Amino acid sequence: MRAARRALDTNQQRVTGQAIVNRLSRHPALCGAKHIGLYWPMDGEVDVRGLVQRHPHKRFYLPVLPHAPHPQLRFVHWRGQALTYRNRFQIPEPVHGVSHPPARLDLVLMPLVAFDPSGARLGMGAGFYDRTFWIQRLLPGAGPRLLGIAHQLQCVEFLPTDSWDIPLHGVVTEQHSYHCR
Ligand SMILES: Nc1nc2c(c(=O)[nH]1)N(C=O)[C@@H](CNc1ccc(C(=O)N[C@@H](CCC(=O)O)C(=O)O)cc1)CN2
Ligand SMILES: Nc1ncnc2c1ncn2[C@@H]1O[C@H](COP(=O)(O)OP(=O)(O)OP(=O)(O)O)[C@@H](O)[C@H]1O
Repeated sequence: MRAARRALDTNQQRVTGQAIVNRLSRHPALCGAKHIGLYWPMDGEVDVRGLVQRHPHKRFYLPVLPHAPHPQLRFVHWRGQALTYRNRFQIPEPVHGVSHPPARLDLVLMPLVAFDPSGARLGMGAGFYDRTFWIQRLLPGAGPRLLGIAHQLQCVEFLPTDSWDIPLHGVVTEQHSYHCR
């Protein structure tokens, strides 16, 4: 899946990113949200950073990697500006900026490697998002709505899950909006 999404050319990437930004802009989960977790795309992930210019009255946050002993991602306010600092995976992070408690975000747009229509998510394998939103396993209604963002080619029929995997509420691709729970 990672090779397949990396193989998409710049134009396909741009068209998909714009289609998903348009789809999201009409999505009830985004319309009702003020504080939104975003991500800086890498490795062929869909680029939905255009949302920041499109929705100037909403607040967007980027994930910042935790340092031991903290297990959770931090979400730091980002206004769409260029960033110079890169983390150990070479992903840009806003170093100055206010963080927002993850549980109090309204919506988190989550990168993923593969998903299935029931809302199972395969990530990069570090468990960052699962550890950050683990409370949803105990209290399924708690915390932000979690929406996966993906190319349609990342959809598989069935993904096996582990006990710690947090299911997605939905997934948005350039072709569909999946409602999962
Ligand atoms: N854009 C984006 N940001 C994100 C994530 C993500 O999946 N996408 N994450 C989601 O959790 C967190 C970062 N997690 C990551 C986990 C592994 C690798 C990675 O590149 N792993 C390499 C091995 C690198 C190494 O060991 O040094 C690999 O698998 O090839 C990158 C990000 C937070 N930010
Ligand atoms: N709530 C948790 N508490 C402690 N460890 C956890 C928790 N959730 C996940 N982990 C650990 O994280 C590891 C990676 O999880 P997994 O393979 O599901 O990551 P992923 O969802 O693909 O990655 P990511 O969210 O970083 O993209 C697991 O081996 C598990 O031990």
